[in-house]
Parts: sequence; C-alpha cells; structure tokens
Amino acid sequence: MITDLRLLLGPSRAHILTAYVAWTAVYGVLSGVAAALLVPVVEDLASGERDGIGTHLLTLAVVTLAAAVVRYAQTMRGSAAALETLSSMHQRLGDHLVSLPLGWFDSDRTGRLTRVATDGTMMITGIFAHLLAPLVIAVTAPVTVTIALFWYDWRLGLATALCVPVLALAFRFAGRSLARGEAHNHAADVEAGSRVIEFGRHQRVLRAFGRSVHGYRPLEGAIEGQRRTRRRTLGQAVVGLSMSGLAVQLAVTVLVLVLVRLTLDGAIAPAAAVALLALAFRFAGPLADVSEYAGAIRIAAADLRRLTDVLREQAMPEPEVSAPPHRPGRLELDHVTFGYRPETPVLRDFSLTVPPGSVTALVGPSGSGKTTVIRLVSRFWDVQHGAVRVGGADVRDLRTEDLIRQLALVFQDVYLFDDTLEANIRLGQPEATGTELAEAARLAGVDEIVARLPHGWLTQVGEGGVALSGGERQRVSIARALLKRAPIVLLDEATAALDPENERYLRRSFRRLARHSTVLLIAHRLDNVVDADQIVVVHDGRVAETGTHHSLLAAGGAYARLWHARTTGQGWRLTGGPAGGFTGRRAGGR
Ligand SMILES: Nc1ncnc2c1ncn2[C@@H]1O[C@H](COP(=O)(O)OP(=O)(O)OP(=O)(O)O)[C@@H](O)[C@H]1O
Repeated sequence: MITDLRLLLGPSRAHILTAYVAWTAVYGVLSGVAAALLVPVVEDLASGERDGIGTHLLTLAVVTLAAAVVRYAQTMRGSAAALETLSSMHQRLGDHLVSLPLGWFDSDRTGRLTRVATDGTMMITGIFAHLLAPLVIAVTAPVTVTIALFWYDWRLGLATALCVPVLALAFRFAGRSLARGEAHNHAADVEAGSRVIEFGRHQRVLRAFGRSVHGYRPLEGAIEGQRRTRRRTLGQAVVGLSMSGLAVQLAVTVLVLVLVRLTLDGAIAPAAAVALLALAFRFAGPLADVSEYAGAIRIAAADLRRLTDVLREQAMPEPEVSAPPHRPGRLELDHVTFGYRPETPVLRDFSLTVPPGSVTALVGPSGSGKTTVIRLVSRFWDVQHGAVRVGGADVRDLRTEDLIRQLALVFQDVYLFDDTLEANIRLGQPEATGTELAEAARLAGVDEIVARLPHGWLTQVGEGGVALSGGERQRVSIARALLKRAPIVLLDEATAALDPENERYLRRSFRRLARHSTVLLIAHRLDNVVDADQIVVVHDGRVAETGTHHSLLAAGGAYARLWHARTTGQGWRLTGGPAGGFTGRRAGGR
C-alpha cells in the first residue's frame, strides 16, 4: 500500500508520505513504551517504593506528553499527505494517460478507469483517515511491547514473539481470502456498472425496440451476477475475519497462561502480573484493530493497486528532443505493416508519399484500412514494421506536442467538450485573435450557428456537443482545423450524407485548408476526389492503385469501375475482388 501511495505521489513528493509514516511509527513506539512503563509503576506501588514511583511516574508523564505531541504532528502530516496525494493522483493520472497509446483505451479499460478515478478520492481519503495509521501502529506498538516483555522476563518475551508467526499466518490467510473475494466483487461491480452505463447511453435504440430494464438481458444478467458474487464472497470474508480475530484471542490466551505459570512459580510478583496482563492486551489491541479493518484495508489496497496499475502502463516512448522536421508539410508511409493485434495486420507493406501542399485522397472499401493510415500518421499507435514520417521526421523521433503541432485532424466522430462553442473552436489554437476566430467561423459556417444560438459564442454545447446537430458539430471541428493552420490536415470525411448547406461549407473550408496545407483526405464520396493531386485506392490494407482522377480512369482499373458504377446512378457497392480489384455492382444486381 505504501509503495502504491509513493507512486501516486511521485518521486518529488514521496517524502511527505515517508514523514507521515515515520511520525506514526514513532507514535506507535511511544504508546508501547507508555504501556510498558505501567509495570514498574505498579511494582513500586505494591512494594511501597516511594522514590522509584516518583521517577517512573515522571518518565510516564514525559512519554505520554511526547506521544500526544507526536500524535498531533502525525495527524497534521496525515492531512497534508492526504491532500497532496489527492491532487497528485489526478494530475499524474492525466499526465500519464496522454502518454499511453490510444489502443489502450478500449471500452473495458475506460470503464475501469472511470471507476478507479471516481472512487479514488474516497479511497485515498479513507486510507489516510482510518487505515494507514492503525496499520503502522499495529506493527510498531506490538514490537515495542514485545521488546519490553523480553526486557522484563525473557520467557514472556519469547512467548509473545512465538505468537507473531501464528498471527502473521492467520492475517495472511484472512487477507488472501478477502482479496480473492474483493477481486470477484470488483469484476462483478464493473460489469454491472458498465451495463447500466450502456443501458443509459443507448436508450434511443433500446426504446425503439421496446426494451425496459426487465427486458434487457445483459443488464439483468450483470445485476444477478453481482448479487450471486456478493453472497458467495461474503461467506469467504466472514471465515477470513473470524480466523484472524480468533488468532488474536489465541495469542492473548497464550500470554495469559504463560503469565499465570510464571506468577505461580514465583518468578513474577502478583502485582506486576496484573500490569503485565495489561501490557499483553496492549500487544493484542492494535492487532485486533487491524483484523477488524482487514476487509477495508484489502479493498482499499486493491483499489489503490488498480489506480497505480494505470501509472505502471507502458507509455509510448518519446525522445527527449524532437528531430527537426526538415521537409515541412511532407507526409510519408514507408513500407508500413501494422495490425491492432500484431498477428492480424491491417496494413501490409503500405507505402505512400504526400508531397507538401498537395491533396491526396484515400478511397477504398469499408474496413480496407484508410482510417488506420490517419491514426498512424497521428501516432495513435506505433507501426510494427516500416516508418511513418511527418515533415521528414519519423513520428517516433518527435515529441507528441511537436507532432500534433504539425497536424490538424478532422474526424467523422466529432467530439465536442462540455464547454462554450468558442472554447471548443479555440481548442485548435488557444491564443488565436478574435479576427482569426471570426474568419475560421465564417469559412466553416459556424457564424450562422453562433447567430442562431441564444448565447452566441458563449452557448454551452453540452457533453459531446449534444446541443448541436451532426452537421453542425462537423462544422465546428472544421473551424478548429482552420484556426490551427497546421502544415498538414488529416480529414476523415463524414460517411453520412450531409445536407446541402453543410456540404457547401465543407467544400469551402476544404478549399481554404488545401490552399495552406498538405491534405490527406479519406473520401467516401467520389465527387470530392476529382480535383485531388493524387488518389490512392486502398484495398485490404495495401495500395491497389495510385494516380489522378483522369489517369486512373484511363487505366480502367478498380477506381474506373468504381467511378462508372457511381456515375451510372444505379448505385454501387464495393466488393473485395482479387488483389486490388473492386467491382462496381448495381444495387440488387447479381
Ligand atoms: N481499434 C481497433 N481495434 C481492432 N481492430 C480495429 C480497430 N479499428 C479498426 N480495426 C479494424 O481494422 C480494419 C481497418 O479499419 P479502418 O477503420 O482503418 O478501415 P476504413 O477503411 O477506414 O473503414 P471505413 O471506411 O468503414 O471507415 C478493420 O478490419 C477494422 O475492423
């Protein structure tokens, strides 16, 4: 737990935790010493030793006072450490997430991440408020008491020391069974939580098909699974906790028996035996506390581990300093082979060069790998073979900020943040002037949206941009790209048909983007590729054909078939033929 907390704090702030643990340990030692000092006091009382009693009482008072001061310092440091850990947790998570490859963010991991990040605050507060101090004191106070017992009578000390492995075994057994149960509970909770989120998010589809909670099997199954798992793990937890509680009781019984034996043999005076009995309980007290908290400690430790596991994920390697982009605006994929799973390549020996200031269009059937090309250029993933170069530099030799500075991305699935319209566009260039912002908005047709909305630029667009239509969201995303004025623009054209107005804005913006930048465009409508400097036909992860609209038509290959099928107006569909071949088929034709 302490290792994970140190990782969460980071190397520069880890000393805050070390100081807190050290103060807690000192408090544990002092409380053990204070308990041990009762023995000579009781002995003095019984023997009527007036001089001794004064000295011992004074020592006891000093130790108790020191324990109180240390307790105060320890509590203050605990609050400071909790606050630091909380602020550091979100910061470090955020910093690390941006360095992870996008492949890491599958829906399963994102669901788990959401849970650990939201539960994290409660968990960290709980650890510092209730768990860490008892855990440290459960080590230092009993150790101090054991040393005191040794000092008083070695047989008593030996008996106490022999109890330690038994207790450790019992705690280990309890801890393991609790951890196992907790892992099952967590998996069941995540599954149920994900199903509830899915159920909420996709209400439109579910309602269209008349599904309520009761008719939605995945959610019902997950809730039932959660109930079954909880019932089963509760039984295991009770067994584990009873075992550790029993072990503590057993240790106390052993100590009492040894004490009685030594007293009966005359080795210990009866009055001292009473004080030593209290000391034996002081040995067992912190352990009993910890055994009581064992469930909470295990749960917190598991939550903490899940959180720090994210920080342990391998980040994308980045150079200290970026290689200089010696060919600005140039884009190149050099014999690239890549698969989301290395054993199933999506792009094979894929080569493509986009000269600076030119427009290249990627066309091809759905699933042929066009979007993957754009993702590799943006270094969302790293290639398995070959190289991707932006501005002449391998993307792996560029720091993320330097790579992203060269790119503007317009994706199909435009995501807008729950902020104002202006903030969403400024994302492309936060320091842009008002004039630049207005110009980008005018070209992309966002000014019309601004004029229509009640709060204009300051309208909140809602999470994901729900307050805007799909076409409007795309216009906002194009305005972002226009504002950024990056040397290279990557554009994934919307597959869904845009209405004529949105289409007009898209074309206008596109012409403006092409005037200043290199453009790599994924085209789903062939009208938009006629003027491209280069058309690359992608099929099954390979470059099937390359040329201009006219040269490809003259070649009479896959592109020409595609074009003719489209222009006959009878509909077409792409089917994978032999290497590089598509067939333009009439809809419904054989
Ligand atoms: N995140 C992912 N994990 C695993 N496989 C993926 C992932 N994204 C895409 N794929 C697979 O990679 C292949 C190429 O997908 P890609 O999105 O690049 O095709 P595309 O040509 O852009 O298709 P479309 O025109 O439909 O957008 C497909 O088989 C797809 O299922």
